[in-house]
Amino acid sequence: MSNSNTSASTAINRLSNMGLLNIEPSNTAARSSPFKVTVVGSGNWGTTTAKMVAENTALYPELFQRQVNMWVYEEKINGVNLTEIINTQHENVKYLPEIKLPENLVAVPDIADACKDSDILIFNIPHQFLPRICSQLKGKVNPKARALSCLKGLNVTPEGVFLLSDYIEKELGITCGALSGANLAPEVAREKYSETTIAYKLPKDYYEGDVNGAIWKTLFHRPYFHVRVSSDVQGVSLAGALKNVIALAAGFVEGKGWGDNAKAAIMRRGIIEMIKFSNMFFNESEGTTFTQESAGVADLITTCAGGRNVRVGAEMARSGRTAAEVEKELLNGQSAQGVVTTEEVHELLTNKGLINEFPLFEVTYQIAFNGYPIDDLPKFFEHME
Ligand SMILES: NC(=O)C1=CN([C@@H]2O[C@H](COP(=O)(O)OP(=O)(O)OC[C@H]3O[C@@H](n4cnc5c(N)ncnc54)[C@H](O)[C@@H]3O)[C@@H](O)[C@H]2O)C=CC1
Ligand SMILES: O=C(CO)COP(=O)(O)O
Repeated sequence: MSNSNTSASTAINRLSNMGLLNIEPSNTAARSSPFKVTVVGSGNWGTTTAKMVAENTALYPELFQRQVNMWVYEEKINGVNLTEIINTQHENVKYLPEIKLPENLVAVPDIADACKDSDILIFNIPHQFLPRICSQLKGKVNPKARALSCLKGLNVTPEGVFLLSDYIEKELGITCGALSGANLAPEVAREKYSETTIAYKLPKDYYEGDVNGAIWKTLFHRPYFHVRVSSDVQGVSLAGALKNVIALAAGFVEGKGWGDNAKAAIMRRGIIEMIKFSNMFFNESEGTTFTQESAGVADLITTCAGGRNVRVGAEMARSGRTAAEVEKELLNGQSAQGVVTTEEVHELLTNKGLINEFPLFEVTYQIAFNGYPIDDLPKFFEHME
């Protein structure tokens, strides 16, 4: 066993002894070289996760290469490339302003260069861009790389509904888990305490020294960002995607000034529909993920309180403007994923003839896309029951 292998084991054991791992330490002894890590995406959450990961790669040189690449969809800010600004000022002035980024986090504009030879790929972009990104990466990633999707969204096709992590697996031929939790990026970036859930299943070709739950936890866990590891990739992914639809609806009632009882009613109905949807379409998802994990009810609560989706919904209700108009005005290039997911869920439920089974998902779609009056929302529920 080499020295670096010994220290890799030691690092994991140290975390475990400190109570920072809620899973068995294992599997670092056989690794011959540290993992190279790339984050694909540099938005509000993409940059925040890259910051945390870079903080940890600097802490655990036995396990991870110090430099973390962050792929940036290049754009000009006052005539200067965003990548250049990030690499010189160590700040993502557009998507995560006023947050100092670690110097070992390097912005890379070419996606294939950013991912070349990486052992660990962390996907973190608005989900509508995933097909294009995967097509750019096809055949260009390390076939032994392991991936994690931090995206919150679904892949709906005429054939049905699929997880984004499954899409990444299928398109790139690499195993992919999911990270999701009550994680408003502006709070996490300011190192305010929160929890998250990482779901990962060991692949069939798992080998000694491979990425596992302990490695994911070591890569993400910070004193202010506590990771719980799970194997429920379906539940974690679905909870993250569907709560964005509920948050949009919560925004509608907030914008109408109906108060906290109305918002609580939306959230109660919301979690029921989220679980029902998951049971109907993904039979391996676990109910406890929705009730006990950060990815479940905790994320629903935080997003309905202070996320972008609730803000967009509220402003739509106040101004009568469309989601696209409000998003453009409020979010400065960021994405309210609930708008896209609402439409995708409606498309799926229409195809399957199941609209009546999900009154909250459906009324959210009708308000957002068809001008259904928010004032009639209670009536809609009575009519659908
Ligand atoms: N922001 C947050 O608080 C959280 C977000 N998430 C999820 O993380 C995922 C990523 O969200 P954010 O990082 O916040 O992104 P964001 O909402 O800040 O989106 C902006 C990003 O999209 C990129 N972009 C714009 N046009 C593009 C194109 N044509 N192709 C590729 N990229 C393009 C921009 O360069 C920028 O990096 C989403 O699924 C979101 O739901 C999850 C937890 C927290
Ligand atoms: O997913 C999130 C918090 O966990 C962020 O929600 P918003 O996209 O609504 O800001």
